[in-house]
Amino acid sequence: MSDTSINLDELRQRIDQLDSDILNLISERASCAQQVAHVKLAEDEDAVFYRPEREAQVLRRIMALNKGPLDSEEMARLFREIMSACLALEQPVKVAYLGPEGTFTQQAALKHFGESAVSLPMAAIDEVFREVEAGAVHYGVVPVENSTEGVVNHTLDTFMDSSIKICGEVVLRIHHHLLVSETTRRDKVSRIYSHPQSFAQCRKWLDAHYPHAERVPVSSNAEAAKLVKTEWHSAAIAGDMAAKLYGLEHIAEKIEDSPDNSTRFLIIGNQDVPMAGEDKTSIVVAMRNQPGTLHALLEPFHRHQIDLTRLETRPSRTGVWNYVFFIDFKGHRDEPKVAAVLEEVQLRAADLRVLGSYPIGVL
Ligand SMILES: C=C(O[C@@H]1C=C(C(=O)O)C=C[C@H]1O)C(=O)O
Repeated sequence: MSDTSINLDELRQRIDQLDSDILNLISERASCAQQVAHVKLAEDEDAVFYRPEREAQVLRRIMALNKGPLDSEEMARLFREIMSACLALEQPVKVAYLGPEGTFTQQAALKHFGESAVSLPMAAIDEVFREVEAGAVHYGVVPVENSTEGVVNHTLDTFMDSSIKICGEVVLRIHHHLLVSETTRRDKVSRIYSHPQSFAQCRKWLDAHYPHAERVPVSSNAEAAKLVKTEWHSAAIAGDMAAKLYGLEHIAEKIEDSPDNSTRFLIIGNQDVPMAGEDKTSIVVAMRNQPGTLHALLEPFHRHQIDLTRLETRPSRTGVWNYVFFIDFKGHRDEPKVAAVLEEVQLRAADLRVLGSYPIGVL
């Protein structure tokens, strides 16, 4: 008993000493980041302090150096918050996201920029684009594809009418819960609210557990969570943020049908991002409707051994070209082999626009 208490005291003294060291080191790091901001300002009075490629490099380096016992993702998450706080000293990043508050898109925004970012909910995807275009915020966050449900067409379509750039990506594991308020009669749930995508992602579970409950689609999971606050016979399917925001209780957790259900979000902005080392490029290409079109488009990627990560076809909205392809691939537009492919595709296409080269999501 006494042995353990001596050890405990010693260990706590050691922890106190380490905490003081960590505190001093974080403060020193924050001063360095402040100096970086002054250097940037001296070079350009409209300087953007946030640097996506540098942040990706910092996080990747930390993950590579980490020897445990904390796992590398956990360690990167801590450094994510340190960077976010350092940056906020000079200028908190302002981020518009597809709202309302409590959506997975807000969770994605905070995962990417850290909790010191100022996040502003928008009512629709095109409003997020407009806020960024107008310079009212630094960046926007919009969902683009889900591993179960596929592409968010509205986001892709909005790119066709916009000059906005992709500056980053973030992937979020999506866990859905069945939530009720404290006044809900749990045995009398006859109505369930959620976003159509979430219903689709939990369909088998709902068929097995609530085959007779009415499924009411609403504009977001957070909206669903808000509605059940006042209805004693209703439940909502939503994530942790919405549950916390509206003080709801869990009837069942992680009810998504696919265990690795995840959604990819894009960070949009007005900035061309330099190479980080592990990058992706997104392009949109319009092709004429001729035999062999798809082969002509993809052949240069194959020849230069560039890894395609996504290919989506959307109907063209101008009616002039029949196909519009959204293509994501590994590499940065400043790399010679990527530049060569882009040049070749340009010659074969009716129109080509590079939406952006950006660091592959780290966290
Ligand atoms: C300090 C810098 O500015 C910002 C803060 C960073 C940090 O705290 O490490 C990294 C990139 C920028 O978002 C920098 O560009 O190095």
